[in-house]
Amino acid sequence: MRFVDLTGSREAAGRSIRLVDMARRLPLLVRRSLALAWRVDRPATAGLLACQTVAGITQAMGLLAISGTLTALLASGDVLDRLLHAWPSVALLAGAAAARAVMGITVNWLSSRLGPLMTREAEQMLLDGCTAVELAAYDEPDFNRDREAADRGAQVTGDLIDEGQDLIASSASFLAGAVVLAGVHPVLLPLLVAASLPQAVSQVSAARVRYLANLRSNGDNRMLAVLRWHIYTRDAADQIRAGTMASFLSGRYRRTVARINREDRAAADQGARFSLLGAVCGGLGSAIVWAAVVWLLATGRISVGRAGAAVFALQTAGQSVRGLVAVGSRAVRTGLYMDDWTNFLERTGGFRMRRGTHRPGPPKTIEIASLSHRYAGKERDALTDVSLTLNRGEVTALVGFNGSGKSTLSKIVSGLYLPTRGHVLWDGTATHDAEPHALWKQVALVPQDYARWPLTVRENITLGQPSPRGDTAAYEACEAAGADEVVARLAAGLDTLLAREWLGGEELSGGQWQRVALARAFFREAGLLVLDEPTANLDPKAEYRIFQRLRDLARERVVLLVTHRITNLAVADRIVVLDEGRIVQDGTYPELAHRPGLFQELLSYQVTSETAPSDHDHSGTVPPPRA
Ligand SMILES: Nc1ncnc2c1ncn2[C@@H]1O[C@H](COP(=O)(O)OP(=O)(O)OP(=O)(O)O)[C@@H](O)[C@H]1O
Repeated sequence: MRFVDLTGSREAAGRSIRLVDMARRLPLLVRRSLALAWRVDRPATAGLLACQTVAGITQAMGLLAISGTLTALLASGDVLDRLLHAWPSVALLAGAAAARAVMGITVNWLSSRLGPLMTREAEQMLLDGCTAVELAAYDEPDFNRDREAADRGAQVTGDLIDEGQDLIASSASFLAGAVVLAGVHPVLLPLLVAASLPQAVSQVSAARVRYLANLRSNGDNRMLAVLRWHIYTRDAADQIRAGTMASFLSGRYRRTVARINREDRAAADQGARFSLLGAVCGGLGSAIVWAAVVWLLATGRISVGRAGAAVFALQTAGQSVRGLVAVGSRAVRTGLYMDDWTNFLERTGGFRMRRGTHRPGPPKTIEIASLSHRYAGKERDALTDVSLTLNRGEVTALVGFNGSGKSTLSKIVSGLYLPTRGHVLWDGTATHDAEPHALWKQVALVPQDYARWPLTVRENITLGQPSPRGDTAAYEACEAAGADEVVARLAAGLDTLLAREWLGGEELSGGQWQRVALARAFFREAGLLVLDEPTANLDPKAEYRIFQRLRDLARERVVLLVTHRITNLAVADRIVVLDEGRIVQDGTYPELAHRPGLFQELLSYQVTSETAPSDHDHSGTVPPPRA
């Protein structure tokens, strides 16, 4: 099992990294990192830029001062004269060195302040992007893969500020070296650049190989994250033990790690080969440059003093070219990760909720008109040509076998999914024309897998949206859901933290959690109440209490109940039977119970299982096989 990039578009982008791309992309990257830095901390960014400019200038001045000092000292004539000529340059050199040191410290301080802020901001933007997409996005493999890559992009965003600073510093010292070299003799600078080219190419190639290797391991890294989550969190800890799954899971983890290691090793080997080749060519290039200096000196084209300055400038410029290329290739690689992040933020546009502006109130009727729905990548419809009207004051129950489409229909009615065909009309307005958040204000949903938020009981009930009536409303909801008994037993009442992992946190039983989830729905002043298997974990007394309460709640609401328990259906005004995504029956309990069809079949299974004789009694009725 592996997650794969089906489109291969990022692989193609990675393969296209060349030296020219790097040169083209670097200014863009610096601009991009500065823009993000500006967004998170303007004074620090402005300070950083100012310091960097001053540092660049002082670096150039320092180099020029060294060149001046060497020229003066190595010139012919009286030693005292030479020293007198050299001292202004020495003073400039000392001043520039001091200024550079101060600037360097300031730049480090500001970058280390900005880097983490940028990473946090990038993460925040990613989170905001994720909450603004259609729920359907999560069914798209591309979306999930890109989100993962974007997360990595967000993590490295902060690195770009350091890399940007290194780039600016290397460029400044290269410029200073270039000015000195060009002053000594015009042939030296082009020679130096040509000699540095092989190393530049090899560094960029190595960076490309590393990025591609990482890209290929992207799916495996996702798998590791999923496995890690299951292995070390509490959720499945009991099942891992009881199911003796530990060695199976760690075996899978090990195999996945081995695949990543193979990719990494291959990339490291290939990168080393590139670097070796680059170093050999670079060494030859340097020998040619040094030979040129000797030749210029030997043929009297430059003086000893100028040759000394050239030696120093060559050292500096050579180092900065190598630095430029090294940090440049790192920045380009970081930039590619950042591209994943920006592309994802833009790509959420593909899934970003673009619905209407109508703000619905509590619905009187919800009409489902010729609705069909197919999940992304599926070959069959989950729902086909479903038409149904739900009314305020009525409890409508959806029943059917597993996979018949009940939960899908309840999510479409709640506006969580938009149907692929047909409409869901809330008092005449289609869900895709409604402002989604305004619509969801009118939805109270208890899904099959309700969230167990690691928050206080109060926050678990109010979902961070307290009522103007304060805790009274929360206590009323608890009473309606039977959660009052749960809260009464907790040491800190509504303030109790429902997360055992944290100090002072409490753990609830499955049924107690379900009561809290129900209280959550009852607390919400919403016009549509959707309950998907709401009492699966409840004891009979708690279940009875919920269904008693449901009738009162339904007076003011549209209620949609998904259940497998036929006994719960007594509360429903109307029962809709789904089979393989289609409505096959619709009516009241007595009507359906006396009509041959799927409902009778479901009823017979339930009645049989509820009245089934013990294992020792073989006279029991065997449920009728499904036609
Ligand atoms: N997010 C999804 N992506 C793809 N297919 C899905 C998704 N959710 C459900 N399905 C498919 O849609 C069909 C209907 O599923 P649904 O959950 O609506 O059934 P259900 O009647 O609620 O089942 P159950 O009684 O088991 O809860 C199933 O075939 C299921 O595999």
